[in-house]
Amino acid sequence: MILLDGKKTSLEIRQELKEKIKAYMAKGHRAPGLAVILVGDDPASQVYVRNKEKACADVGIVSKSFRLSADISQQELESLIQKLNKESEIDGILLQLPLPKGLDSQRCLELISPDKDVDGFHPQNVGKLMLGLPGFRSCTPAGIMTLLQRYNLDPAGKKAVVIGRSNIVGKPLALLLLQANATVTVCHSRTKDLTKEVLDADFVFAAVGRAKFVKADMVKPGAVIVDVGINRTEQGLVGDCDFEALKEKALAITPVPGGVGPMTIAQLLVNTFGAYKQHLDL
Ligand SMILES: Nc1nc(=O)c2c([nH]1)NC[C@@H]1CN(c3ccc(C(=O)N[C@@H](CCC(=O)O)C(=O)O)cc3)C=[N+]21
Repeated sequence: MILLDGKKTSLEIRQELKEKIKAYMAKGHRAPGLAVILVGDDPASQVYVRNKEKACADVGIVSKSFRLSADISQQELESLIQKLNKESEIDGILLQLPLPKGLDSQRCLELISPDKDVDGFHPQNVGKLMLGLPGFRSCTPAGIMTLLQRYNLDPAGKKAVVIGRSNIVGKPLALLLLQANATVTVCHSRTKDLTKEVLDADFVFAAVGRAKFVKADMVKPGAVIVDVGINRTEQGLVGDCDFEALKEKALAITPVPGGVGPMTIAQLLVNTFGAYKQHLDL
């Protein structure tokens, strides 16, 4: 079994990025800048935001964090986004999701200038993904594709099953897999015979949000398994796949933690550097 080590791969990507940013700075350019907006005090979101800040500092991206109280008004949040859209040293804006109740996240995401939308959530970037045009790709799906590439696991011509159809993971991942020439099936809560679909797959992507949902008897021996789940249970952090049982059967599998999560953060840095290069060229 090949362990798809997202931690190690993300550190390699970060190292490469660090060198590239250093080279830009040596030419006298400013540092790349990322604004991170966190509303409320969800503990998981706080961990993610702290990890993102650390990762930025490590590669030489200046991160500016805005921690806002959960009772902030829609208007105040929108004003902050509009202000950040205009700031020339801010290349990327990340609005940590989910937002507390009462705030309209879709409206906020649509307000972020598409050239600063390093999360790839703006309808313009989603549309570009759909059309196969260059644009920001959402971080988790893009990070997964990079991880597969680095292990020379090419889904072209293979059957890929994505379990989950969210706008931030399932749907964009299905599009990236299609672009990579996989034969893609998207499964969800209304899928009639999930086991039948998954048993057929050469590549399985689990983004369901339920601990150990994918069991060993659901997958074909020799399948590649990518676990996008992060479930906090009494046994600690657990993915959507039953790793212990699946590792015997899989050709390759991602661990949780240390798999897709760190790749998501690495992709955010890559996207921010991409925004930075575009902004310098303008
Ligand atoms: N606007 C926005 N963009 C996001 O990219 C975004 C978001 N909102 N909201 C929440 C999800 C989740 N997400 C993760 C990032 C890193 C890890 C990560 O580093 N995980 C570590 C473990 C960290 C831990 O201990 O919890 C690992 O898997 O090894 C996990 C999850 C980004 N998200």
